[in-house]
Order: sequence, then structure tokens, then C-alpha cells
Amino acid sequence: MLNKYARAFFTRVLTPFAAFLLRKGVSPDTVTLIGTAGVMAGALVFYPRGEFFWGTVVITLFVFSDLVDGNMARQAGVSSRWGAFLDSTLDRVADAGVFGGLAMWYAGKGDNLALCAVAIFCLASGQVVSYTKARGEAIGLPVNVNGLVERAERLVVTLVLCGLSGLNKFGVPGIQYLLPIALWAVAAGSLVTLIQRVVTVRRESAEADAAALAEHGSGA
Ligand SMILES: CCCCCCCC/C=C\CCCCCCCC(=O)OC[C@H](COP(=O)(O)O[C@@H]1[C@H](O)[C@H](OP(=O)(O)O)[C@@H](O)[C@H](O)[C@H]1O)OC(=O)CCCCCCC/C=C\CCCCCCCC
Ligand SMILES: Nc1ccn([C@@H]2O[C@H](COP(=O)(O)O)[C@@H](O)[C@H]2O)c(=O)n1
Ligand SMILES: [Mg+2]
Ligand SMILES: [Mg+2]
Repeated sequence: MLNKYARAFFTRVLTPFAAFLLRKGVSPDTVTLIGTAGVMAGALVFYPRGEFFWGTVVITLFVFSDLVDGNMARQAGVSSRWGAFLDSTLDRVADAGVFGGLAMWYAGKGDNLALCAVAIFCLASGQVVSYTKARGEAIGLPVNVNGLVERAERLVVTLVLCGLSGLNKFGVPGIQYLLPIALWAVAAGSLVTLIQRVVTVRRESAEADAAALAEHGSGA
């Protein structure tokens, strides 16, 4: 949903910055790599220590690089298969950093194995949600579904509620419960999305196999 509705807005806002980086000789790949490194650093340095506010601030500064790199590639006319591969692969790395950092907190000083498990579920289910689309497309299906919770939703819900829950350290009472709420919501949303995508791939592959059978007398 965010991908559909917010992308145009962010494209407009980030285009001058992307143009500025191109004028300075920065490449889209550099932005992809530095953005991922920044997200990983923010998540793995701050979250395991329970520094949710500052971790989220650092991650937020870098996570928008995922919208800038593609914008730069399109402006410069250098969009490539390699760039698409690098962008998507490093998305998975960044997501692992965010949910891994939260799992490390709950496995350590946060001392809550149930929430540690939920964070690991968010990590794993997010990766599988993305994989369903990549694998479905790789076997030639359109995978005509995005589902309830795409990557942008997973990140926005987690980062906004995690950042807010970090304000508890600055004396805002009661707000620390927002992080568990975010994790449960992302876990449930990812499960629904996974089911939506698997059902779609099953339907599309049955249709494609039936069409192939009708045309050539054989399936896949
Ligand atoms: C006082 C409190 C302080 C707290 C501070 C916290 C502030 C935190 C605020 C905001 C966080 C913003 C997070 C921004 C998230 C950026 C999202 C992003 O990177 O999206 C990338 C996404 C997808 O891009 P791609 O096409 O490159 O990626 C594809 C995707 O990964 C697919 O995965 P799948 O979905 O299938 O699982 C892969 O399949 C595919 O391979 C891959 O290519 O881009 C978008 O979706 C574009 C839309 C981005 C929308 C960002 C919206 C930010 C909106 C609101 C911020 C709200 C701020 C409010 C702060 C309020 C705090 C009180
Ligand atoms: N280093 C890169 C990064 C991205 N691309 C191209 O942009 C597309 C992704 O666009 P986003 O707005 O989602 O970042 C990607 O599929 C590539 O075509 C690139 O070429 N090099
Ligand atoms: Mg990108
Ligand atoms: Mg990306």
C-alpha cells in the first residue's frame, strides 16, 4: 500500500538530493551499500543495548537510501539488472539487521524469550514473504499480489513504534509497550501476507501448467 501511495511523494521529495549526489560523482551502488551499512550499524549497535530512540534515528537516516539509489539510477539512465539484484539482496540484509538487533535485546538485557521469538519470526517471515515473490517470478509467474504487509509497511510500523517506545528512556511513561505491539503486528501481518502470496503463486502456477498442457501436451 505504501509502495503504491507514498512512493510518488518520496520520489518528488528525494529527486533533488539524488541529482545532487549524481553531480558529486556518487554512484547508485555506493548509496545502496552505504545505506545498508548504516542501517546495520544503527540496528546492531543501538538496539541490543535497548537504545531504541537513537537506533531508530540512525536507521531512519540511512533507510531512505533505498529510495534514493533507484531514483539516481533512473535519473542517470543506468538502471541495471545488477543494480536490481544488489538493491533487493541488501534489503534482506538490512531487514535482518533490524529484527536481529531487536531479537538480541530480548535475548539479553530485555530478558523476554517470547518477544525474542516474535522478533525472530518477523525476521524470518519477512525474508520468506520477499522470497515467495522472487521465486514465483523466477519460475515465470506474474505473482500478481503484493499483500497486506510489504517491506515498507514492516519497516514503517517497526521503526515508528520502536522509536516512540525508546522515548521511555527520556521519561515518557507507558510508551515502552509500543515495541511489543509493533512486533506482534508485523508478525501477524507478515503471516497473512505470506499466505496471500502462496495462494496466488499456487493459483497462477496451476493456471500456467494448465495452459502449457493445453498448448504442448505437457506441464512445467
Ligand atoms: C519522537 C519519535 C521519534 C521516532 C522517530 C522514528 C521515526 C521513524 C520514522 C519513519 C521511519 C520511516 C521508515 C521509512 C521506510 C522506508 C521504506 C523503504 O525503504 O521502503 C522500501 C520500499 C521497497 O522498495 P524496493 O522496491 O526497493 O524493495 C522491494 C521490496 O523489498 C520487496 O520486499 P517485499 O515487499 O516483497 O517483502 C522485494 O520483494 C523486492 O525484491 C524489493 O525490490 O519502498 C517503498 O515501498 C516506497 C514507499 C516508502 C514509503 C516510506 C514511508 C515513510 C512514511 C512515513 C514515515 C512516517 C514518519 C512518522 C514519524 C512519526 C514519529 C512520531
Ligand atoms: N544500486 C542500484 C539500485 C537500484 N537500481 C535500480 O532501481 C530499482 C529499484 O528502485 P528503488 O526506487 O526501489 O530503489 C532496481 O530495480 C534497479 O532497476 C540500480 O540500478 N542500481
Ligand atoms: Mg532501492
Ligand atoms: Mg530496495
